[in-house]
Amino acid sequence: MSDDRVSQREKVKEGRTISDTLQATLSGLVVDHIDGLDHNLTSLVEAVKDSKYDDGELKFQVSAVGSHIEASFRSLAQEITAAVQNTNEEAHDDFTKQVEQLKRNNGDLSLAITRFNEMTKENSERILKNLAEQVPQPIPQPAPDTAKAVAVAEAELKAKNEKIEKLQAALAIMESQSSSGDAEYWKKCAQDFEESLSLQNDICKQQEVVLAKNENDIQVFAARYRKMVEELAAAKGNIRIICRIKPEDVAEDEMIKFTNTDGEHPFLPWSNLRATYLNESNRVENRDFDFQRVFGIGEDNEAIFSEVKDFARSAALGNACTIMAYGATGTGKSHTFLSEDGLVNSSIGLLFDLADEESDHYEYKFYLSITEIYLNKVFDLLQPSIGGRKVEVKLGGESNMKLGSRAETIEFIKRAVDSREAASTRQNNTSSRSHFIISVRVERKSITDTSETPTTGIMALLDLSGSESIGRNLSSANPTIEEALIYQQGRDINAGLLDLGKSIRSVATGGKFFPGHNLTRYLRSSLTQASRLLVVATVSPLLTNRASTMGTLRWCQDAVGRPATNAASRGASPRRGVSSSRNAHPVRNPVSSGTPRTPGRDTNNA
Ligand SMILES: Nc1ncnc2c1ncn2[C@@H]1O[C@H](COP(=O)(O)OP(=O)(O)OP(=O)(O)O)[C@@H](O)[C@H]1O
Repeated sequence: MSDDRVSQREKVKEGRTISDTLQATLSGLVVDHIDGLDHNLTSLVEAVKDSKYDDGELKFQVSAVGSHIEASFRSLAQEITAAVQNTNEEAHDDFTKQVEQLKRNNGDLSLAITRFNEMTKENSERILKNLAEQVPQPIPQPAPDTAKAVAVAEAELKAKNEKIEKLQAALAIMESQSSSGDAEYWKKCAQDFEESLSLQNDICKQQEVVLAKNENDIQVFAARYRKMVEELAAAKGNIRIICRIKPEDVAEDEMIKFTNTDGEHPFLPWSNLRATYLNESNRVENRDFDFQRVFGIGEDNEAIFSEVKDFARSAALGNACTIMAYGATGTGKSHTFLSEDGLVNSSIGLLFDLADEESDHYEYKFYLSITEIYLNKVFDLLQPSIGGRKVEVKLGGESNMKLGSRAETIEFIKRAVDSREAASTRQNNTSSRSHFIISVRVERKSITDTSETPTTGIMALLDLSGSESIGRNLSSANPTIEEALIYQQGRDINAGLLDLGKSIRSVATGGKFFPGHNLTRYLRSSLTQASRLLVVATVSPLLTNRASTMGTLRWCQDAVGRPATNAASRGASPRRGVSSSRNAHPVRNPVSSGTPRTPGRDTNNA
């Protein structure tokens, strides 16, 4: 092969190599170039978006950039084409120079675009500034509501003016009237009004005088009332005795017949009492008694309390008052005294009522003591029992409990009664054999008139035990312990009651007291000639109880110095259940609650 051919081949070979290298270089250049252009374009578009250019100027700038890019591409394409066609070294060098030039152009383009961006930014700021300078300053405008407000104010002013005008017109009318008859009329009205005012003032003053007088009258009436209570009590006597006959539902011939002393059916209220009965020898006996009042069937505790009321009042006014129930076991002492509506509750209620009624003028204080006298020993029932045993005290050593209310007082009494009953059970029914005493001390002080002397009254309520036949209790020479106890109790009771009966009778006539037994010693201070005593004799109409009934009635009559009289001679005994032709006035027994018997079955009152 010739040298030319070899060099030719070498050149072709080299040309190929150059071509390959060039191609790779070119494609890299193109890609870079395009990327750079693309980037520049994007920046341009962003800059345009944000700019505040005038449309025309913007279009011009964009199209300049676009033209530049287009030209750049075009020249690139030409150079590439030439580079590809030219395989020799010179071409290659030339091409490389072209590429280098292209790179510089590209750099220039970037600079141009950057500069463009800066320029556009500056422009936009400048334009904005110019614009801002050109914007005219706002001219102060009146507030939109001002006109309206002015209109409203004007309307109000107008209305006020109109009102003033009307008032002025009215004033003018009034002024014109004041000189006419109307003014006289109004003047008269004012005078009338003043007159009626002064009249009313006068009336008020008069009423004040009347009121003061009424208050004075009230005081006078209260004093008079107290005096009347005293007089009533005095009229009835300081010592009074009433009798309560227990209703029994048995045949009349099994009963003592109670009538008035004429032997007639008594009309309520009745006082003279005739007891007609068959004695143990089966003979008719009549006994006449003189009571203040006799209570038979149909007469309840309330009726009895009506007889006792003035005692409680009298105690509230500073007197010593004693109310005692005397009677055999089962005749109704507890029923009369300690029932819900009994004398104790009612009397205490009356005291508290009085304190309430007089609370504007008086201060009341109440003190309670509850005592039991059994076998001449004194027990304080307000003290709780110790070891099941009631507390024994010396006479005068009993508790004196200040009372707060009626309910509290009644509760204390209930507890004391229960303790009494408990002892009765243990001691073989000794309840009717002990004396049970409830005593209320009443202190009364005026809170309106300090010159009035305070008073202290006592209201003592006694449930006495009934006397028993001692001989009947002790049946043999060798009595059992129980019999001996009953005997001892009987003796003690009789001794106490004997002293008490004698003391009452003696004191009533100004005589001495018989303070042998604790019962009478206890009562010594409250049983004076000036003090009040009411004895309630409770009796059973059962014929089988005639001994105790007659004993009770006799004791009561003796105590007040009016012994029972044998009203009629003892007559022949009619056979029980057999009618008597001598039965002149057949009467029904007033204390029997049973069916009326035939006249012929009535006991003959000989
Ligand atoms: N006037 C009366 N009306 C209705 N029932 C009565 C009357 N009197 C007593 N009683 C009744 O007779 C019974 C015995 O009466 P009460 O307990 O009051 O007698 P007492 O005299 O207190 O007896 P003791 O001395 O044993 O305590 C009771 O059931 C009571 O309710």
